[in-house]
Amino acid sequence: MTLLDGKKTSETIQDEIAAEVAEIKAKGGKVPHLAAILVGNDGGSVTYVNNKVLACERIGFGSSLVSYEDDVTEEVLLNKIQELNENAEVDGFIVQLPLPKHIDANKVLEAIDPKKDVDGFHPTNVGRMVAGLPAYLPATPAGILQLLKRYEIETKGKHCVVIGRSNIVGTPMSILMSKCTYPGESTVTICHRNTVDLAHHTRQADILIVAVGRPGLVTADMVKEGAVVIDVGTTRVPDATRKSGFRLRGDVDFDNVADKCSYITPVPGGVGPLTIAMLMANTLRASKREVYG
Ligand SMILES: Nc1nc2c(c(=O)[nH]1)N[C@@H](CN(C=O)c1ccc(C(=O)N[C@@H](CCC(=O)O)C(=O)O)cc1)CN2
Ligand SMILES: [Mg+2]
Repeated sequence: MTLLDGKKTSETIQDEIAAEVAEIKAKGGKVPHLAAILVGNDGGSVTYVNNKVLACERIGFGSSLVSYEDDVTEEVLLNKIQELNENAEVDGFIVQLPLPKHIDANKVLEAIDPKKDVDGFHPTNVGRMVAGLPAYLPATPAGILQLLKRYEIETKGKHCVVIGRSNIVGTPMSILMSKCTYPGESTVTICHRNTVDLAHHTRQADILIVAVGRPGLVTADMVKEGAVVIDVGTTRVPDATRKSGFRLRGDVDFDNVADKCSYITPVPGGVGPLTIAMLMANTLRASKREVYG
């Protein structure tokens, strides 16, 4: 069994980006700038946004963080998005999800200029991804593709089972794995809350990607011998022995599943860190106008 080291891969990718930024700076080019909008103080969201800002600092990007209380109005958010759309200094920006219930997340995401949509959540980028046109790919699926590629995992003709159909991970992942480019060329099955006999499907997976946020959902009896298992879940569960009061648990029962796998991602240190690296990669592409010219 080989552990897919997302932390190390993320650092490698960020080092590659940092080297390119240093070159851009040496040539007097524009320094890439990422802005992030955070609403409320959900522990996970605050951590992720802070990590995004820290990553910018580490690799030499400019960054700005716009924070709002969780009772901010949709109108205020939409006005800020308009401002960021028009701000030439900002190459790309994101709105951290989830948003509070009183805000229409789809309306907010649709207000972002697709050219600056470095999360790849705008319908224009989703559509372009589906059509195989240049697009910003959502960071988590893009990170999983990088893991498969950098560990040279064969995907052609394999059966890839994706559990979860979120717009952030499951749906784009399933599309990307079926594309006729590497990593891809897989036969894809999508499972979700209404799937009958989940284990019947997962046992047929050569590549199993789990993104539902249900700790320990995938147990050893559900996994085929030699499978590649990618665990996207990072649920905070109470743990009194930790200073933070919680620990992270993946969707896969790692301790029992790992022995059966050819490759598996740990939680933490698997897919999560790649999400940050690929957001940085998208921001660099935005500053170079690589997607839309
Ligand atoms: N606007 C967005 N919102 C959300 C996204 C996104 O890509 N764009 N994805 C997730 C959250 N997320 C980034 O935003 C994210 C999740 C997990 C990690 C990560 O590094 N996890 C670490 C553990 C970190 C910790 O201590 O909590 C790991 O798995 O090792 C980074 C980013 C939902 N919202
Ligand atoms: Mg889902």
